[in-house]
Amino acid sequence: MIRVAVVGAKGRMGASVVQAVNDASDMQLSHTIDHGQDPAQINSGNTDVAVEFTIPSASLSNVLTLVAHGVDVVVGTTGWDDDKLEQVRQALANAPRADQSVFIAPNFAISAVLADHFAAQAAKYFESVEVIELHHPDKIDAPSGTAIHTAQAIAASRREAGLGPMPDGTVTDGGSRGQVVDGVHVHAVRLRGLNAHEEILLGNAGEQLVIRADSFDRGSFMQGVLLAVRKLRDGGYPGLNIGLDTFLDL
Ligand SMILES: NC(=O)c1ccc[n+]([C@@H]2O[C@H](COP(=O)([O-])OP(=O)(O)OC[C@H]3O[C@@H](n4cnc5c(N)ncnc54)[C@H](O)[C@@H]3O)[C@@H](O)[C@H]2O)c1
Ligand SMILES: O=C(O)C1=N[C@H](C(=O)O)CCC1
Repeated sequence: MIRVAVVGAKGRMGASVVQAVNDASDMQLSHTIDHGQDPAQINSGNTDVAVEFTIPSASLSNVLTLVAHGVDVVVGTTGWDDDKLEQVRQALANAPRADQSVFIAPNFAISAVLADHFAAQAAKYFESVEVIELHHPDKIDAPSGTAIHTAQAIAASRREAGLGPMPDGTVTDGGSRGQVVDGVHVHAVRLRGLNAHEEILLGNAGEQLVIRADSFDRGSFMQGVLLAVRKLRDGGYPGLNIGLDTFLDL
């Protein structure tokens, strides 16, 4: 049995993970903790893998504590930047176990992972690319971690293909052109009734390609979360790995 702890267990995602772990025949819940409880109670003596879904301002500290206590960590919380990722790499370099793993995914839904992958493939064939992400209005961060990841992948693909900046004659902008991530405009919609959705619009003169991924409920993320838990428990992914595509043959 894989002993799994859930950090952020009272949240929307954490509660879904608790249920998914309880439903999995090869896993047992070791700990569930939330705000105000010490993550240091989770350690290699009682837990194999911790799953962390909290808030961007708390996630790094939780992950560093878990790594220091010898636990592999699957992270779904957003808000990671290069500086935070480097702190995780440093912690792993000094971790109690030599082969310890942290796995971070901005999105565990296969539809979103594939949309991201296809967008990066397509981006070099189009003059213009923009990203629209649409989420429930209780989400605290914008743009979404997924959209930032998608924009970065699009930008890398365009750079590799030697493409320059996209055409844009905008002279006045009161904010309606969205946030520019690595040269790619990202627009965020918050609407009651939505869950997690992303559209990538790619345009050339006279043609358009739209790639869209929809997560209608949080169950869509659970297969990816459990896959990551099993992969980390089996070993073979030491250090920091990012993105569910790590485990897929894309
Ligand atoms: N990777 C993915 O596939 C995916 C999918 C959905 C959401 N997310 C991300 O996961 C995160 C959580 O989303 P949510 O909708 O579950 O949010 P939520 O607000 O419903 O849940 C967050 C939980 O974390 C708890 N928390 C806050 N600080 C904490 C701390 N220091 N220690 C322990 N727990 C703490 C809160 O009390 C709350 O229960 C967000 O960053 C969101 O963007 C990622
Ligand atoms: O509901 C959320 O919050 C989500 N957050 C992630 C993101 O910011 O990309 C993944 C999708 C759902």
